[in-house]
Amino acid sequence: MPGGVGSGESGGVGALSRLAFLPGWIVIGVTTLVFLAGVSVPRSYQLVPLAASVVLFGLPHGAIDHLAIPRTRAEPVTPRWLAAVGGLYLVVGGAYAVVWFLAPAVAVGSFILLTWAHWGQGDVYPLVTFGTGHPTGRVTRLLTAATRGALPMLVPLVAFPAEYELVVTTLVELFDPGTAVAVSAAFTPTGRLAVAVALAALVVGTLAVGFRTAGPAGRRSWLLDAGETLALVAFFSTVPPIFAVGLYFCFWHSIRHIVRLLAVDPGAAPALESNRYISALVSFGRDALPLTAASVAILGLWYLVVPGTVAEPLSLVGAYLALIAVLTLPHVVVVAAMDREQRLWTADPPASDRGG
Ligand SMILES: CC1=C(/C=C/C(C)=C/C=C/C(C)=C/C=O)C(C)(C)CCC1
Ligand SMILES: [Fe+2]
Repeated sequence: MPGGVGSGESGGVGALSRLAFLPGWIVIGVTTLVFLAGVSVPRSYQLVPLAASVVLFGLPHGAIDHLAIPRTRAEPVTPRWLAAVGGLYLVVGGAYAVVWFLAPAVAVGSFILLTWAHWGQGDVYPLVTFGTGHPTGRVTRLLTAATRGALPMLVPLVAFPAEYELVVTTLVELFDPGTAVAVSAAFTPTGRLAVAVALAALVVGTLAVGFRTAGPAGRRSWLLDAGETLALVAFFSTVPPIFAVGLYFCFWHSIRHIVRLLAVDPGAAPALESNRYISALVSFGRDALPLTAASVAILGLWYLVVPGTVAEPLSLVGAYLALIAVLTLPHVVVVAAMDREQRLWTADPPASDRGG
């Protein structure tokens, strides 16, 4: 079962786990503490992680989608695969790009839902495979995905409504200049309270179901999930959202996905097994370079066609986010295919692969 969930890359699992988890834990932990200590960062600096994501893990994490499925299936990367993934991006991404121009409010709303689904989806495989097997079972995994994706998309709405609304209106106005964007009920105190209560219920419900399915033998791995969940709640409640989402995108979501692919990369996996992290990352960088460069070229064209004025830092980053949205829809299809191939939603890892 090449690359199956919990297929257990023997000695490499420790290196994979370290690389998948440690950067995110450190960045999220340190930043939370710094903001808890009362530090404030001007908005232009808060935009830096999102801007850096053009080259730092963020955009590149999707730039290896053309290799992802064949590698996961332990097949050679053929021109047919390249054409299939290229066609997918063209058709699905192209259709979503049209939505941005025709119905920006719908595009922005669906972007938030898409990110919720994708960032949630993206957290389950690393937890199961680079963690210690938890969450087990389809229902717990689906709940975990729903919770993990909800944290970056909903906690900021409750904690920083003005910043959240600013980003949402900036995105809509970039594609619908001159129209005053209607303020959504979600930003009112009642709306936020409703979101907070629903989110708290989802978090507590997911952790409770996880605790039950983990059983006494799975307590430690449940603790990993619970600890990460609470750390992310703390992070998104204390760190201003533009900054928090940018850091999360680069150092949490993207790194976990990159490590998932390194594990099935015939060039990088042996390097990781002998703890040669730099060599594995260089291998990723080489693979991601051509399509990252192509995406940067597309970003240049995108800036020319976005109807609104793209001038100051927030609108520059906003227009980039809209392109990210367009690229994310086909990317989700690729990751869903990987999930299917690695039987994430249908099978539990064999007990022997669950580690501690
Ligand atoms: C910046 C920002 C937002 C949205 C960010 C989104 C939706 C990012 C999506 C990135 C993706 C999909 C990356 C690919 O994996 C919010 C939460 C609206 C408000 C606060 C600041
Ligand atoms: Fe992703």
